[in-house]
Amino acid sequence: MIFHHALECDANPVFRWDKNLETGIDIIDEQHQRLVALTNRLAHCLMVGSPADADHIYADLADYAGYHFATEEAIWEKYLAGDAWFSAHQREHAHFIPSLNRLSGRDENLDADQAIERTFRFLVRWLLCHILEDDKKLADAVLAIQSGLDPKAAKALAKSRANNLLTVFVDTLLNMHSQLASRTLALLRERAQRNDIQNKLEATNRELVNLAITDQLTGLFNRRHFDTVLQREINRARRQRNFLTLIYLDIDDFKKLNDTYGHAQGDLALQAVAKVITKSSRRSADFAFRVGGEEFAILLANTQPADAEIYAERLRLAVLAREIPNEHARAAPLVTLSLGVFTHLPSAGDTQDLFLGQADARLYAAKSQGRNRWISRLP
Ligand SMILES: Nc1nc2c(ncn2[C@@H]2O[C@H](COP(=O)(O)OP(=O)(O)OP(=O)(O)O)[C@@H](O)[C@H]2O)c(=O)[nH]1
Repeated sequence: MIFHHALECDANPVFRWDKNLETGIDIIDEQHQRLVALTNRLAHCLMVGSPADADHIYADLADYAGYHFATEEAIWEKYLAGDAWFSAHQREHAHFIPSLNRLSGRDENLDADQAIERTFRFLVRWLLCHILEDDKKLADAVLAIQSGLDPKAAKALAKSRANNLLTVFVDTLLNMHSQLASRTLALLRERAQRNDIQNKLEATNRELVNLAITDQLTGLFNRRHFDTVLQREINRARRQRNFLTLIYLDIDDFKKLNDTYGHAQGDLALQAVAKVITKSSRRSADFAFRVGGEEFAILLANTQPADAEIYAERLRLAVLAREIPNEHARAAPLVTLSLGVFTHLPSAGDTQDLFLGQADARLYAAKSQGRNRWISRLP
């Protein structure tokens, strides 16, 4: 007879009822199934419930075990009073509740998972061994007496049946194992799906982060990211005692380009310049940013002052070589750049403002000296 217990954990029990556990005495089998259901409920609660809920289930389990032992002992006593099997069984029962109480107490030496494992090892082992080794043997004897055998013959029969106990044990454990194996597979599948979702989430996060630090028109880093990276690179250069170069650059007479060819052409020119800058930055330690309308910033890490000047000149020439028309510009009828190049070995107390101010002053000097040039030293 099956005892129904409508609980969520019954759908996915830790300890699944097995036919081998049936003794053939209905009332005992029902009660055993109730004990297994309570064990599963406890497992579920220990994993996902509150300690107070778990304490309640421990108490229910102890109560129910006491009630069940009394039921069982009344049956055994009726047929086997005074028998050694009966008294040994009573002793077994008497040990259970104190052991369970010890397990329900908190143990400082175990973490939560270890404590749960310890409880389950005990309960599953106890129920399996007790039912398979003892209850079934006593039930066999009782059933044999009920069918007319005298107690001695009934015990002998029960004992001979118990000879195949090892096979029953192995069979029961294999059944339990195959249930667990299929649940493990389901968990592995779930974990793979979770990993997949996790990867997608991480990719989306990365995209969001990129979006937050990217200038949409040119694809370079934006002003917000410039502030972060500048401070970081100053700190790094100071720690590593390296030069850091900040180049501020601005398209010359960009207003005239917009006015002459329209805003859309202006945007294309910004994109073309950004592309040249990207191509010119060959090292991963170089960073390029669009920091304003037609203003860009470039950070070169660990670069000698003379190399920074070579870089600036190459960039100026590369933009010039693109021959983007800007017919009313003052330096040439093309898109040209003015660049302020500041290379410095940062020391303690050197701030972002020092770099920004010095690079800007050099850019301003390049503009006032005629545009289409770079300046790295102020008079
Ligand atoms: N097409 C376009 N134009 C922009 C954008 N952002 C700013 N600008 C324009 O860039 C121009 C910058 O002009 P100014 O600051 O006067 O400088 P300039 O004309 O480049 O002159 P100098 O810097 O002195 O050589 C303005 O006309 C802005 O409207 C943008 O995203 N797209």
